[in-house]
Amino acid sequence: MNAPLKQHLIDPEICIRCYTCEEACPIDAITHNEDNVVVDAAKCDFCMACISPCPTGSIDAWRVVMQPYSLEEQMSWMELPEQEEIAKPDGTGPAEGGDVEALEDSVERLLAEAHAGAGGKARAPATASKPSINLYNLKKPAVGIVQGNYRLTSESADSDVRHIIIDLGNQHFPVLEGQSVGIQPPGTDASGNAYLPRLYSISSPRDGERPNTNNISLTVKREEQGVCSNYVCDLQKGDEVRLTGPFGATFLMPNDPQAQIVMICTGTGSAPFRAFTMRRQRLTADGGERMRLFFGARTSDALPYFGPLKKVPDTILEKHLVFSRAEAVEKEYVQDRMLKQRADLAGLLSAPHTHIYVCGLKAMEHGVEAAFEQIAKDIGTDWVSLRDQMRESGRYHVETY
Ligand SMILES: Cc1cc2nc3c(=O)[nH]c(=O)nc-3n(C[C@H](O)[C@H](O)[C@H](O)COP(=O)(O)OP(=O)(O)OC[C@H]3O[C@@H](n4cnc5c(N)ncnc54)[C@H](O)[C@@H]3O)c2cc1C
Repeated sequence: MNAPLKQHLIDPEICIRCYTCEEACPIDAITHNEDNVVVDAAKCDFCMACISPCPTGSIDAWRVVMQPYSLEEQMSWMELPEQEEIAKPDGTGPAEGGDVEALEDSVERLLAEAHAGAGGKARAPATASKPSINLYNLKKPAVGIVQGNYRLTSESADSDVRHIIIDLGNQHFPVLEGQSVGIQPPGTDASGNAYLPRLYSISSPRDGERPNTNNISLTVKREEQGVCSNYVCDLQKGDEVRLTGPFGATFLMPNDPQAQIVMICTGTGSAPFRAFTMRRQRLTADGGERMRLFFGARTSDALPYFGPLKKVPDTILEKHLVFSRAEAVEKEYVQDRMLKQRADLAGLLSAPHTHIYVCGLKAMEHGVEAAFEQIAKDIGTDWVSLRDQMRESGRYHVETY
């Protein structure tokens, strides 16, 4: 047989066929036969879960030689789809019926409401990069082309959450992790007015789904009878979509690899945290300080990015995935797990480089606050004054909707 080396995950020159990797392959892509074929390239989904147990370094060797993307990029929260060359949009003509002031007012109001849970005026981390905002508006939106639309929750889950990749062609659309875009659904409301855009967090890092691609991804949940979410979730590959923004100047990452980042989310609140994690992974070889993620869903089927997320190494991301309606595991909400981790979180609350981010449904705020109140007591502090102090120094952020 002897297929070209390029199609093999493992360098057969180095591999001593100890078969450790066979046990570790989560999708049974690694098989052996008398011709010493160690990987079925057609089946291998490049999750690279086989890397850590390889005792001979042969997979590493392959990666250096053949693999254009680093381990960290492969380990992102979504297997990165093929990036195809697609037709570039031919300009950004004005949208019909746009009202720039109404847009600005509505975005400011939405962001202020979303950030209200932090208890006061939101501030960016002191070391955050300077964001670009309001580059595109209703009169002059950016025009993106949908590159892919993938369901993230299982078919049997109640919720339909999607990963949507939007190519920005040659348009200048600089974004930072934690920012949002506006999407204006086509059509008009009952009074005949154009719809105002809804905000969606960007779930890709600043340099794109793959490094140096001019695209963004979104993580969107279909709302029953929701105008915009249904429009976005139904977008097909090749469709045009009008974007406003980018928006948001405070829910941003610190530019500090030593910063301790704690991320607490439910559902699509995971979107900015996917971007944060990928940014950290790409920025430094070792990913900087380990980040912590508390992520709640009803079941694992309904938790966006569940499979890929589990593959992110623990050295980069400490994961607390909790389920409130699962049958086989203890029923937990994020605040329950936070309390189980109270010694660790108490230490982090006392540390000057700790940044806390809460994102998702408004309903999660109460439980998270209550957990922090208890944890703050452990270090002899009043939560509200500590929270206000952290928020003032750009280290406590809430974005809930
Ligand atoms: C800063 C920020 C970031 C956000 N990021 C994300 C994100 O990353 N992902 C994400 O999915 N969402 C995100 N959102 C929420 C998003 O902006 C929209 O609010 C959401 O998609 C719902 O919009 P819609 O147009 O589909 O619903 P709308 O049409 O505005 O309806 C709102 C609600 O009313 C209900 N409704 C509407 N019409 C009817 C009717 N006739 N009868 C009964 N019920 C009805 C809908 O079910 C829906 O729940 C974010 C919001 C903010 C403020």
